[in-house]
Amino acid sequence: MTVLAEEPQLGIEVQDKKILNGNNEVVLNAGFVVPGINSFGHSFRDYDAESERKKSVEEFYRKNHINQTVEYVKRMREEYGKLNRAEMSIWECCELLNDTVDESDPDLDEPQIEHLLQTAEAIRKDYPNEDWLHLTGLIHDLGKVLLNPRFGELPQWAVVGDTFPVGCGFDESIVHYKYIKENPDYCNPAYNTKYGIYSEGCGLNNILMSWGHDDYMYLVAKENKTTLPPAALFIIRYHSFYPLHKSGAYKYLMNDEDVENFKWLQIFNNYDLYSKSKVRIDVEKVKPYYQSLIGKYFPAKLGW
Ligand SMILES: O[C@H]1[C@H](O)[C@@H](O)[C@H](O)[C@@H](O)[C@H]1O
Ligand SMILES: [Fe+2]
Ligand SMILES: [Fe+2]
Repeated sequence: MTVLAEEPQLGIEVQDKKILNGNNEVVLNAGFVVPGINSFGHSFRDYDAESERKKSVEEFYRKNHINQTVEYVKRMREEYGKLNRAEMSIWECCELLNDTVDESDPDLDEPQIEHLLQTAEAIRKDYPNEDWLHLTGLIHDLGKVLLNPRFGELPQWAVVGDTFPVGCGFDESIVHYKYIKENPDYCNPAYNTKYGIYSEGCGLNNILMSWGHDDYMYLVAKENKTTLPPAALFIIRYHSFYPLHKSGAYKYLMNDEDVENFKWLQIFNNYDLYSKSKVRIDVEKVKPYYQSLIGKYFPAKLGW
């Protein structure tokens, strides 16, 4: 039997309002049942579990951590912020991700379009009235299109995986932290103190994050003048920032607006992570609904 907690509530405490059902699974406020294991039989985000993906995921993070420097992030934001590589609709981009597989992910080896729909549909079930959140689920990983040959075929380490701030000290909660020590910024006194080039409460908007699909998709959505609410843009931009939303690191960089948006990010993350499974969604069946949301919140064609 599933026992539900009372009213869905927004707030940092949302994550804590969990309850066990008869199968010893965790049920979140909104009714979402958190599976105990991923489709490989391990707990989610277990980077040390012996599995076929363990070695390649670790190698992915080694490359990621060595290369994500302040200088690199500035260059990529500048270059990719031009959005002059393609003109296409949101749905066309979803289809481009059809055969993209994310090498950083220990929980999923399905094509990305499956993950987008699984996330969106799981949210839709529990938050039927928040259509903006459904669409956020659908588009949050579209930045992975950077892996596509049309976008210069960036290496996986420059596109996927968790993100973290650059320009200030690296937090030990970063996955495979040991490789961060090989990052040139690690020894740079301008960047390796608690605040580095930032200040307390300066707001995440003023922080440079390691470059990848989050920041890129944020730039795409913002520059193409989406009418999605600020919380949606915040989710897209920081959904891979696990050191913050899982470990509570770097909170001192947040301002009041970030704290508000963070509540939605925490809700979102449960669906992003725990909806990963082998259950396929019938794309053609749900397509008309998502097309209508895309039409509501985005122009027909976007610059990418
Ligand atoms: O491996 C995953 C994947 O790349 C996700 O898209 C990203 O958002 C996560 O943070 C990361 O750990
Ligand atoms: Fe992602
Ligand atoms: Fe995702």
